[in-house]
Amino acid sequence: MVTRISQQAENLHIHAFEQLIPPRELKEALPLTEKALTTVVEARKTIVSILTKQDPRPIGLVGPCSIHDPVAALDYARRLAALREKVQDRLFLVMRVYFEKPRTSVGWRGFIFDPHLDGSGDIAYGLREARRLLLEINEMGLPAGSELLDFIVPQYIADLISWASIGARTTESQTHRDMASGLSMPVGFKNSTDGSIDNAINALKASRHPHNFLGIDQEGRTCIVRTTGNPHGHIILRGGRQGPNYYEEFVEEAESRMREGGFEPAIMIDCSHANSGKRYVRQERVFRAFLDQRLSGRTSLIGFMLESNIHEGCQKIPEDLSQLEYGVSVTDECIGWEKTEELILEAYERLGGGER
Ligand SMILES: O=C[C@H](O)[C@H](O)COP(=O)(O)O
Ligand SMILES: C=C(OP(=O)(O)O)C(=O)O
Repeated sequence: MVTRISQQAENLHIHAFEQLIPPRELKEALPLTEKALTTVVEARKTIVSILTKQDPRPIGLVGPCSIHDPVAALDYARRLAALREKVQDRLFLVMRVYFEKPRTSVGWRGFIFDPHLDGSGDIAYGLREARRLLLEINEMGLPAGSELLDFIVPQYIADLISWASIGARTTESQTHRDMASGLSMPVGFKNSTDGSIDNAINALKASRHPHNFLGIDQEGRTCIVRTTGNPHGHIILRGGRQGPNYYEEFVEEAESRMREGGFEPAIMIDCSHANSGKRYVRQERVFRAFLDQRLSGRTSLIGFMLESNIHEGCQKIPEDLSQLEYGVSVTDECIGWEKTEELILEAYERLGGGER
C-alpha cells in the first residue's frame, strides 16, 4: 500500500502510470500467422547457417534508419521483397525495421515510443501498429531485423523479428547483454561509439552465458527471467569517434580479437553511421569496400547494413506534420530506392562472378 510517508520519498518525477495490455492480449488481437511464422523460422535458420559459413551468401540488412510512417514502410517493403526474390540465390536480404532509436542526448525516440511524432508518447498505439506492420512484412515473405533497446518490448514483437541488433550505445550495458542471452534470434553487437570492439566481443561472450534478470511474462507480470544463453551472435563494425573501421586492417584486427575471445570471426559491416560520417552519399563507398573484401576471399565478412529509404537524405520532423515529405528518413540520412537497387544488383552481378 502506498502510504503518505512513502509518497514523500518515491515517484517524485513521475506524473502517471498507465497500464498497457499484456503481450498475450496483443498477440491474440494480431496473431502470428503460418506464413509469417515460416518467414521468421526459415530466416533465423538461414542467418545461423550464414554465421557458421554453411551458407555462402552475405546477409544484407537493408532499410530505413527508422520507421515513422507505416504506409511508406509497406511501400518500401514491397520493393525490397521483389528485389529480394531476384537476388536470393546470391544474397540474403532482410529489411531493417527499426522502431526504437537510441539518442546521443535527446531526440525522437522511434515509432514505438512516439508513433504520432509529436511527443505524446502513445506507446500503446506504437506497440500495436509496430506488431501489425511486422506481421504484414513477414506475410510478404520478407524477414525483419530490428534494434532491441527496451526490455519489455520484445515480449510484444520479438516473435516477428529474425535478426536483432544491440546498438553502439548499449553494447556495454549489462542489462542489454542479459536480454540478448534470452533472445530467440541471432544478434549483432555494434562496436561502441568510441570505436572499441572489445565491448562488442565482451557482449558476445556475456550473451552466450545464461543469466537471471527482471522482465515481464506474457501476462505482463514482473518476473525473474532465466535464460539459457544465445549461441548465435556476431559483431558489427560501424566506425567510431576516430573515424571509419571498415578497412581491411580494422577487419583483420576484429578477426584476431574474435579468435582470441574463442569465436569464429563473423563480422557485419555497417555502411552508415560513423563508417559514412552519417552522410548517405558515402555509404556507397563503404558498400563497395565490403564487396571488394568479400570477393577477395574474406569470408569472416558475413554481411552488410545499408540505411535506405524510398527517397534519399533526411528531414527534421516539422511542427506541422502535413509538411512531412513522404519516404524520407526522420533520423539519419538514407540512400534512396534507386541507389539501393543499383547497389544490390551490382553486388548480385559481382557475387556471381566466382568467389563469394
Ligand atoms: O541511427 C540513428 C542514430 O545514429 C542514433 O539514433 C543516434 O542519433 P543521434 O546522435 O542523432 O541522437
Ligand atoms: C542506432 C543505430 O546504430 P548505432 O548503434 O551504430 O549508432 C542504428 O543502426 O540505427
